[in-house]
Amino acid sequence: MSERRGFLRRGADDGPKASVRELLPYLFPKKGLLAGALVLSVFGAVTSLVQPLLVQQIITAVQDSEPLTWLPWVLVGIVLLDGIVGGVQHFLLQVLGEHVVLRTRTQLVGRLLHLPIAEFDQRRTGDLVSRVGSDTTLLRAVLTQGLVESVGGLLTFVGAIVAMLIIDPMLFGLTLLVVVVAFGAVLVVMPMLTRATRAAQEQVGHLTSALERAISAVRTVRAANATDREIAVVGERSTAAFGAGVRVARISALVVPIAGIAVQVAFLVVIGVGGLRVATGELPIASLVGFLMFLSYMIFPLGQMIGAVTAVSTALGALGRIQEIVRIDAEDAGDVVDDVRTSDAAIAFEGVSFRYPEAVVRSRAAAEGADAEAADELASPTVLHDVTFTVTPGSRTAIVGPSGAGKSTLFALIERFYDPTSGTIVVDGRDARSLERRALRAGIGYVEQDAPVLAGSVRDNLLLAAPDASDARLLEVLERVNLREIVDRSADGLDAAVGEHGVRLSGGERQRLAIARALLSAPAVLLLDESTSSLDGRNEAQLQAAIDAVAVGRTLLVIAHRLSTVADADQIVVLDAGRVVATGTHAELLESSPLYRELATHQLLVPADAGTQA
Ligand SMILES: Nc1ncnc2c1ncn2[C@@H]1O[C@H](COP(=O)(O)OP(=O)(O)OP(=O)(O)O)[C@@H](O)[C@H]1O
Repeated sequence: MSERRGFLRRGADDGPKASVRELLPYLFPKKGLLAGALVLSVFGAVTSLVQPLLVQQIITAVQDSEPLTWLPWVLVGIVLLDGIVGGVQHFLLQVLGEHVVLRTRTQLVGRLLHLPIAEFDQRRTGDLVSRVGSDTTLLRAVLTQGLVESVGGLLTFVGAIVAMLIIDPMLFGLTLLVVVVAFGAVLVVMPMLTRATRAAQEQVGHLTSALERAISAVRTVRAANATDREIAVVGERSTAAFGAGVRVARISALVVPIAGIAVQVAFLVVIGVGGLRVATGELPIASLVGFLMFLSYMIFPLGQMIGAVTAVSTALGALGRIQEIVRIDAEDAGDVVDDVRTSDAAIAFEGVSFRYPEAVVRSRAAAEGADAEAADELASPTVLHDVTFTVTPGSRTAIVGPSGAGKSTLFALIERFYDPTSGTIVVDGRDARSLERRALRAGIGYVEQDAPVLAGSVRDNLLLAAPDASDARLLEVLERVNLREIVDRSADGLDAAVGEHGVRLSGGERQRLAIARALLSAPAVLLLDESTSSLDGRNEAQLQAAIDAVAVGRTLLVIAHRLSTVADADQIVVLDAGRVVATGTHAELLESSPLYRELATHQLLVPADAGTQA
């Protein structure tokens, strides 16, 4: 928890950081593949180092007019073998890289979907998506861009150095000087690259968030004639991402000339000084050729190592963003403290007060434009005050109240998306906090007001809560909520697509499909957040029939917006500004509660004339 707060408090430049030690466990998902790639890398190093030795022998043999025999053929064979080994190694590394991405994505998604609901309240979907989609791919580059080759490369590097030292220590000393200066300069640039990459990935996150916002609300955006403005917003994010990408390019571009100049200078020095020594007879020509070959074998792995360091720096930026999510504690499973029924209530609120977690409120305020300091100062208001009511098993309870009264928050607490700040929620006679969250949720069906339908087919939506249900059972529940027509009207039947958030269905159909889903899992308690969208008479009757079907033999809690729902309720709880101000039946409350009377009149909970009479 403290770690998480640390992340939330970070300043603009103080982004999530990862260390190389944290990176290593991510790189070794398949030890066999890695070992294979390493062996091939070492093998490649040996075949490389043998080549200059053979060339030297061939030159010496030609100089001495000796027969070449099998030497050239061995050289050709080794060059071919080198190529084949390189190809296989490349393949293994690519596959290994894909494994790294797969495992990181699996781990990240596994944690992401288990995060406490409060975390989703304060994060942007697009940014989370980009961490899974884009940041993970940067880890792959560590393996595919040189790290493993560097191991064999190191061998070649050391072998080449030893050979060069033996051939001509003075020439080697000069070469080393050039290389050390260049490599040192590259190392200085690396931390800058890590920072720039992290900033670039954050910009990609902002871009994805902006795009996700525009796409998910495309109808509203289109209807408000705001398409061009949204394009401009996404365009701004794209430009920012471009700018951040260019900064990365600028820094990594420093590496290329430094390395390039170093190579050229090293070769020029060796050719110049070495040529002089050949001319004066101090160095045989075969040794100079051998030295030059070894120099290239020393420089090539150096390039690989610089590539590896660059890739690691880039990956550390991305890993910081991945770990920011992985380090957040997942929603705990909930402790099974006792299994003792303490009452007969199906659901009971006993003196429940609740404030949303402060960080959530702060980030909402920040998203709405308040500056960070002002947002910080905002204390989280108490949303529910000492709420007490009891729902007996098998009864129907309607919850009514003005907008913002805290009705949906009650449901969120029953589902344990959040826990009360004080007081107790009783589910099936037990303190909800003593129940395992999975078990608690298995006993409760929840039909949300908004987006109760997921993208996919009718079947996907129904199977969400009951994955083993047969087609016959699916059709039966659809029949019970009067939804057979949505499968009958499509040639795809149960596989008919419902569109993103169920856009191919009407508002009433969406709610009924969600009710059908709840019916399938046969929960003892059903929480139904009624759609506020006005329904025509036929749809209203169909929804009521669906609610009646679902109410049989179970406890029903409905956030009610309709006369039929409140009139049939055994109990109505009237909520105002987070407090229960009245409970009773429709008839009782029309008599006793002025707020209920007002709501009944304005929210069409009663026919207009009855409201006027009341
Ligand atoms: N995730 C959240 N984080 C912080 N505050 C929230 C969150 N959800 C709701 N609130 C606040 O809690 C209060 C009650 O909201 P809630 O959604 O429970 O009201 P409601 O009675 O269901 O309203 P409506 O009928 O308009 O849906 C509101 O002031 C709202 O701003």
